[in-house]
Amino acid sequence: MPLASDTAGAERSIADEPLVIRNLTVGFGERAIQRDLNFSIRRGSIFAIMGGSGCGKSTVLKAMVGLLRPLAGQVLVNGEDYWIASDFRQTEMRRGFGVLFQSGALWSSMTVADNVALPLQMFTRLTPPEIAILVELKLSLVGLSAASRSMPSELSGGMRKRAALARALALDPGILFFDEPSAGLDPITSNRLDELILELSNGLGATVVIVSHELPSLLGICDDGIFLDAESKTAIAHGAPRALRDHNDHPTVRAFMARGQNAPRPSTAGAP
Ligand SMILES: Nc1ncnc2c1ncn2[C@@H]1O[C@H](COP(=O)(O)OP(=O)(O)OP(=O)(O)O)[C@@H](O)[C@H]1O
Repeated sequence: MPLASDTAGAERSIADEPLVIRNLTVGFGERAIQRDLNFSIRRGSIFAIMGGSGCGKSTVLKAMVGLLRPLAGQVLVNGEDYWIASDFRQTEMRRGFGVLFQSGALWSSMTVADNVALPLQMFTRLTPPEIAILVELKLSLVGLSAASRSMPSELSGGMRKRAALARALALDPGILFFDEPSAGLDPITSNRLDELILELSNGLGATVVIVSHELPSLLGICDDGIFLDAESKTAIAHGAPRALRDHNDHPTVRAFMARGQNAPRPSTAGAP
């Protein structure tokens, strides 16, 4: 098996690391936002992209999912360099991604079920009855079977996120990307969404990449990660959020991890 990276001397294969980021610099025009990023994402892990507001987390995520061409460096998807691949190969690689952005935008004029069916209609040759079965399956995975005929405007914020998640899961992606999944949700609904992400990771074996500054989420579900710094415009720490909280001495990391340290994690009782 070819090597995807050589981290701390350990030989890891492409099968172990579906995403490898090498010397990645992202930005807009001449302006670099983050430079020289190097990290690998282990299969099945829940990987956090951390850092203060405006440090470039979403920009890095966009380069990883194929929405923003990097200024330099590589995004290796199962060993293949995404940004030099043909349009056909890029489309194929993106089919392996499930992406849930902050807005979780659903088509407002379509029912929840039709929103989830859309990627299946666009990217597969499945028949309508087959698609209906899969849509039901995806909605039941996120606990939304009862809302399949609802319009997005009839759903709560948490339900809309779950519907968008069902749509992101439609094509059975191997890698799920979340940009601030908890944005706009109350702490209990946010906690429920975290549990759902954990269940998906454990149950489906999906690799998950999360951009977030919600400490309870980061500490509760992520087992690896990277910490980006706005000032030095690069990564200043690597590791699980809990390990960074307990063992990292960089003042910026410490300040980030110390926020709300005494705040209890809410219970999920009464979750929607
Ligand atoms: N389309 C764009 N054109 C130019 N600059 C942009 C664009 N999008 C973002 N930026 C700038 O890039 C920087 C990083 O933004 P980004 O949204 O990636 O940060 P972030 O860490 O995700 O922030 P937050 O946590 O507040 O969402 C910011 O200075 C932002 O103004």
